[in-house]
Amino acid sequence: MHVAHLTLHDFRSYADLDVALGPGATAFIGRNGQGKTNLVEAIDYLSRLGSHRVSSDAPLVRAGTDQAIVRAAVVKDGRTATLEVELNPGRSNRARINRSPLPKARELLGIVRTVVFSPEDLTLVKGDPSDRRRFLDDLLVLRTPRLAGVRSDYDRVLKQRNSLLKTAGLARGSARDGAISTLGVWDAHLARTGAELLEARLALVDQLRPYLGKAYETVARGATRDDAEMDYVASLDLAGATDRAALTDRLLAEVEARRSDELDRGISLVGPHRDELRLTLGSADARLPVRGYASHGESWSFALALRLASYDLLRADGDDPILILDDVFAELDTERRHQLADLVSGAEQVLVTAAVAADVPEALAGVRYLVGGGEVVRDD
Ligand SMILES: Nc1ncnc2c1ncn2[C@@H]1O[C@H](COP(=O)(O)OP(=O)(O)OP(=O)(O)O)[C@@H](O)[C@H]1O
Repeated sequence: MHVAHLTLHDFRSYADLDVALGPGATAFIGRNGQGKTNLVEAIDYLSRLGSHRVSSDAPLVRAGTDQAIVRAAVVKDGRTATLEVELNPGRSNRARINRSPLPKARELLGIVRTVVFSPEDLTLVKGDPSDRRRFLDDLLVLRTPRLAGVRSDYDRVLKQRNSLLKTAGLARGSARDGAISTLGVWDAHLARTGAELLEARLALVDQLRPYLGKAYETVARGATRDDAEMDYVASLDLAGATDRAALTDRLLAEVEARRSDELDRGISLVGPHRDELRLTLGSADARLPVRGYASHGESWSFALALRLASYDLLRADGDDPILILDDVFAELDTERRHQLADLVSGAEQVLVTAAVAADVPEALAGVRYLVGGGEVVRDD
């Protein structure tokens, strides 16, 4: 798949922008703060209806305006569709395909698939467990857009349940009994939506694992494919359960077992919101967590390997995702720059941003645009 044309209106620093793009490699070159990332962020937005840099839409709308528009002509299997999303912070976003409005913007998910490599990726390995959970869930939604609904249902249930736990924990007598009996309904919702998310995450980690080993071997000097490992560590003993029905039962049983703890603390202690994707490095007899132990270079290699593994998995699904390499080459030494460039140069579309042209490896020297002063000009 590739984006053939991108139009922005009041998105980030761009009042109006029109850029023609093509398959192969395209590099956006410009000094810091000129709007290179803003441009690729807009394409990524079409893929996930979110940004890899911020968690809300407000910063994506040009300061002083209240609506942004991202429109792209997307070519997939030789057919072109025009996708458009209208960002309305504080109100519902709207989406259109070939000018026809979609009932919900969320229905746009899954059409454009991107994999973004960026300096922020270091948080995948060094950040909190929530960063790794988000990594898994974003990939899940790219592959199975329906799971966006499951994830937001789960978040909603969690919020309601937490507020009920707080109320029940503070109440006494019949008020407490009443709150606890209502809790039963939310336990069931939590177990049902939680199990669906958990089932999908467990399957994803199993599918991703072989790609991770291979990717780490490629990006880390002297590594073998057994060095990098990932394991899903649930907040409860799953007792070998992997399917939804068994996971629902496990979640319900654990929620009951921890009832008094939850009431004391006023929060939900069991469920996929407490799980961790454990990343480790080393040989079978000496395995260490990446977080807190790995060197800077190893951490970077691991983060790159996670992205490459996602790319390979999406590719194995049968559709070549758009690759976005945002400011990553400046972080890598020459050998790894070339390695990464060689690995991705066969992708249908690779979009690269860099402050200086010399940072872009030869293998990705395709079309070049200069970004500066609010303009994006082709450099022929
Ligand atoms: N909502 C917004 N409204 C107006 N300007 C914005 C908005 N969001 C970001 N900007 C501006 O966009 C610029 C940042 O652009 P961007 O992040 O694309 O830079 P870049 O070219 O990728 O730079 P670097 O090489 O440093 O990563 C900043 O000058 C910032 O002030």
